[in-house]
Amino acid sequence: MYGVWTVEQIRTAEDRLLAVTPDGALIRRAAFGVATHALALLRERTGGVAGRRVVLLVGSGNNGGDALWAGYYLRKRSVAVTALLLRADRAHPEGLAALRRAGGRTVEVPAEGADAEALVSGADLVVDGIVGLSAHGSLRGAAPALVAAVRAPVLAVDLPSGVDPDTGAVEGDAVRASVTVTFGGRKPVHVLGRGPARCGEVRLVDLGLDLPEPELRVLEAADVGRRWRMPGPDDDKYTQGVTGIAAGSSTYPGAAVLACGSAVRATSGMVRYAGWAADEVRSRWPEVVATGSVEDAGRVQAWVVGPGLGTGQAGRDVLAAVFDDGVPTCVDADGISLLAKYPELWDRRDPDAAVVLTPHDREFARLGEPLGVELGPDRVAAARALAARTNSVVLLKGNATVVADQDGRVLVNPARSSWLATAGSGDVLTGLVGSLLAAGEDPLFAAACASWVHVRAGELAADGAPISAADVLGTIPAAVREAVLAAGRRPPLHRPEGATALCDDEPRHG
Ligand SMILES: NC(=O)C1=CN([C@@H]2O[C@H](COP(=O)(O)OP(=O)(O)OC[C@H]3O[C@@H](n4cnc5c(N)ncnc54)[C@H](OP(=O)(O)O)[C@@H]3O)[C@@H](O)[C@H]2O)[C@@H](O)CC1
Ligand SMILES: [K+]
Repeated sequence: MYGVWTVEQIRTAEDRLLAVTPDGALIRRAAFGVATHALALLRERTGGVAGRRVVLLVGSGNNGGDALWAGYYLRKRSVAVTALLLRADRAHPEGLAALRRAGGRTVEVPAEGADAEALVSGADLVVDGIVGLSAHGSLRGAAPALVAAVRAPVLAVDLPSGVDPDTGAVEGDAVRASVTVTFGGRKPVHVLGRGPARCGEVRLVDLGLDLPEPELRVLEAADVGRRWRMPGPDDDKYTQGVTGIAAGSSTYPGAAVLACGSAVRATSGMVRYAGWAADEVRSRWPEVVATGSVEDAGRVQAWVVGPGLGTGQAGRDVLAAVFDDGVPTCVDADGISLLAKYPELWDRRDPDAAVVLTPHDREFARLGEPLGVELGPDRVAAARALAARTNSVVLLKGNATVVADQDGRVLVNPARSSWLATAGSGDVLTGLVGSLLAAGEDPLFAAACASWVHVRAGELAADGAPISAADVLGTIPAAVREAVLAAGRRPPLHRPEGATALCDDEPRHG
């Protein structure tokens, strides 16, 4: 798990450190980190460093200063460095002097007697020092044309210019980097919105900042693996948590089949289905105990309700019956629309039973509007507000999945690809959340671990080509195994002497 700090948190910590550090020491520490990563990239892409052409795009603040000082260190390694000064009148004076001293070339943009775009397109590596933490809005002036002329890999200093530092939003022209070198701690731009896609690989240079509790946290494989419920020698199919799925209809049986399938694949307990698609579920997943109604389903430790349910009276009655059961519940898709349409359903909820809501943007707006919660560019604030307002965990889907608890904790799962933007993908996610709730997981972590496995299973299934939601079901066990192994745990093999071994991924139902 790693932390993510807001720009304000980072600035406060930097200011405190600046006050007790010799003048210019911090910027040189940051720049030395940039130069180290630039040299590694050059070596990797061109096989060497001496004589390679690096172009620095230099803006008006300390971000440009970092780039200029990095140019100074690169000159020390005989790299041919040209700095394009986008605001020559405001370029960082000490950085500029250092680069010139070391034999670097500086060109004012618009360039006199030099074609700035040709310099950019002829570079082996471009360093983006246009703007950093003080950025607002997209690229301006000469910057968009220069960025469009880039043919080489880009190393972004702190963040790719044109991307909003606190939300990862991209509203116009912005840099697309291969590597982003950041300082002190990761910021929201590195994990939220379109940020991750623009940052490329994020590398952290330690500045020795004294940081407070992070605003956001990101789960990694080992965090998921440490928490994943694995059956012990005394477990049977009931003790591991029974997941109930109330989803699907005669019009949308597929939602039920997918949600059941993901619950079956995610845990080794038991899955019960209640609804109008019992025949379809039984024929695809014989291990699921399928009945026609929630009341007939038998005991479960958590419910999933909503996918493919419809938003009419019949769906309303299903959601009411689920809430009456008083167990942790994941409400998804039509379930969320039903809550928006029939707000009195909230009264049926047992306030002590956790609810996880998993909206996409339109469902969020539908549910949030009457509650006075708007979905603006700050998705973290929006998810937090809805979680607090509904006393629930909110998993807001998007480029980065934001999971907010009513107590203010937020976990983010940055998307690494868009393969999961496929029909039925949400039904798979909801089954995962349900199975983790049934296993007794803390609802915030149930939602976040489910999201991690969902994304990883999607990546494994896609392997560079389009996939269907059903394909993702197939790779859930591999994603779980990866997490469990990353945590240094071995899947259990409790068997008496001489008994036949189970495969690690063989279902343990029955
Ligand atoms: N603090 C520290 O200890 C350390 C800081 N470090 C480094 O400092 C960086 C922050 O530097 P910073 O605060 O000087 O501002 P920076 O981001 O360079 O912006 C400069 C000016 O650009 C302008 N501008 C705004 N939007 C724009 C846009 N879209 N396109 C073009 N221009 C735009 C805006 O001026 P305006 O146009 O509003 O007059 C703004 O004031 C940080 O990211 C890190 O790299 C490291 O060295 C470690 C130690
Ligand atoms: K930058």
